[in-house]
Amino acid sequence: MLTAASKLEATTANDAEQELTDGFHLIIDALKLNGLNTIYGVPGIPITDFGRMAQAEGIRVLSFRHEQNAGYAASIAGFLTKKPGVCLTVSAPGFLNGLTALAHATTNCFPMILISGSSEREIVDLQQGDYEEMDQLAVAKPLCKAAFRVLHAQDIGIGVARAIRAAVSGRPGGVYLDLPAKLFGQVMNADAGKKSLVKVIDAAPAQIPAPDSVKRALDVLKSGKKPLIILGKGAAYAQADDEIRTLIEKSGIPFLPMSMAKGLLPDTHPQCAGAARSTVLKDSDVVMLIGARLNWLLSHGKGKTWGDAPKKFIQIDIEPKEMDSNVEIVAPVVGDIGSCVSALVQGMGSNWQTPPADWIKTVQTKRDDNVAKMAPRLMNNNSPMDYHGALGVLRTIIKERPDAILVNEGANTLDLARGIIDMYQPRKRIDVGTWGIMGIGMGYSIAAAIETGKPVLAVEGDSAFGFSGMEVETICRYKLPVCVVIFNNDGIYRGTDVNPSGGPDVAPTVFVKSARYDKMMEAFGGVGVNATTPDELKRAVNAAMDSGKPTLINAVIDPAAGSESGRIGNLNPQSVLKKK
Ligand SMILES: CC(C)(COP(=O)(O)OP(=O)(O)OC[C@H]1O[C@@H](n2cnc3c(N)ncnc32)[C@H](O)[C@@H]1OP(=O)(O)O)[C@@H](O)C(=O)NCCC(=O)NCCSC=O
Repeated sequence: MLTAASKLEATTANDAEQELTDGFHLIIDALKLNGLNTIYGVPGIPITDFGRMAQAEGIRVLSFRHEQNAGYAASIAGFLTKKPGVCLTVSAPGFLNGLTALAHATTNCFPMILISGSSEREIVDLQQGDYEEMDQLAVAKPLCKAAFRVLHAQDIGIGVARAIRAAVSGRPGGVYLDLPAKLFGQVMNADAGKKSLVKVIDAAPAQIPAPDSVKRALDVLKSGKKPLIILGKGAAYAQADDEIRTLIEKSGIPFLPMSMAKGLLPDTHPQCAGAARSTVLKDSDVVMLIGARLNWLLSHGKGKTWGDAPKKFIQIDIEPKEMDSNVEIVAPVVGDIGSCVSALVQGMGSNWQTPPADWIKTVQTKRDDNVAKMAPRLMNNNSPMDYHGALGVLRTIIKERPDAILVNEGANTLDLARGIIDMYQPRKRIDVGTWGIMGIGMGYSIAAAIETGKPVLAVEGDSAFGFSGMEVETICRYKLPVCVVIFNNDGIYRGTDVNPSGGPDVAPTVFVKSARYDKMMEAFGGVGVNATTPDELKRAVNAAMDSGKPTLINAVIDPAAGSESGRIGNLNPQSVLKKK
């Protein structure tokens, strides 16, 4: 009979004979096997060692100062690459910090996987007060596209595969992967471990549209006397740039790019109707949406913005449930955008009739008028600067460096930069997206630099920057070619509001006067510049883009410049105050 001691010896001798692996390495191997070679995260219990081991095994592990920024980085990495961006966080509070970004990824249809360490199931389920105890899977579920928990090392391969497929197939989105602390240390035979890994084949299969739906769409498009094509960020995500360009040019139809679709075709393209937005929305009779949703950004497809003339909508989307979400879609085309657009181009044949000349003329005239009206305002050299003077400079810089990535957030800084700065290449403008979220700035900048290797220009309102400002240390630590320009007008919307009560506190929209954000960058070894005129701004941005050194430019904007973010209508509380 074996004693307990001899049993242990036998086990140990047996283990010594076979090669072992553990949860840590199986997760790393599963990610690498599927080409996920970058992790954005914040170290801590229980994932610190995992981060170290992942780095040792050749994964690029980028540590942030706050999980939300790491999450935004992962989300935009997903948008830029069509592979899930991976964010790694600790349990409960770290997980919750990352969750905003996961929900943001889901809302914006970006593929992302949030991997969080979690505490022991047995203790969590009995609510016995474990370290950072939380039922994270339950919390994540309503905020993402799919959520999985892996309890056993032999299931890691399947767990990671399911997460990848869920993130990128169909309409992409955020996926939560819960990894309890105990899993990391689970040991298993290395051979069996290797065999348990799954390389995901064809993670986002093409979804070919039904031929009938393509024909129906073309018939409706043909019937339009004033047709319009709207490109959304889904079209940019699809990386079907050549097909989309062919469709637009062959059709001769004016196109309106939504914010992150700018540059799919250059904003200076003769068919671009970006500068005639109101006219084309109001007066068009047939509208084809490509990877764009009829949400608040398009006034839900109805009301004053869309005028009185009856409209017919054609919609191309990978998600069938998107159809008729706000108004009737007379020609739904369901499939992936690349396949749908190719099918449409094919169906157009060789003798497609371009739209009536008077419609083209109307759009062009409105566009040229708006551009001409704007032009002189962009040339001023005022000090302190106004938005137009400062943005005029940045517009020229992007024209000269069209492959730079533009990150943009703020209120006025966002609304005005979107219109003023023309984009020339696809996926070069990344911004606040569907939620109009503030705080994406530094996370997006870091991921854009890492994923594309291109220089990044982040144009930030002073308020928006505050949400992720500490990440300038991350930018310096990794020596990233990021130039941050802060439009500093001392407050939210502007810096001149007063406390209506006469009390000692400043108004809720007002920040410290004449703050020097540039000093923050200097604190970490980057370049800081205080720019008070458009000429100074131009010199500083060009120097940053030439050198590739982390740079922060405090662009001093007149505190009285800027207006309430009227573009989001009655959501603005001050407009209510004024009405009283
Ligand atoms: C809902 C919107 C898509 C629509 O805004 P609009 O003001 O209706 O349209 P915009 O495209 O911004 O264009 C405004 C006007 O400028 C014109 N326009 C556009 N581009 C140009 C250029 N290059 N030159 C001249 N004029 C231009 C355009 O035709 C419109 O004029 P007309 O055609 O003459 O009308 C946008 O506001 C948006 O994306 N908002 C999101 C804001 C957000 O997320 N905020 C975060 C919250 S801020 C935190 O507080």
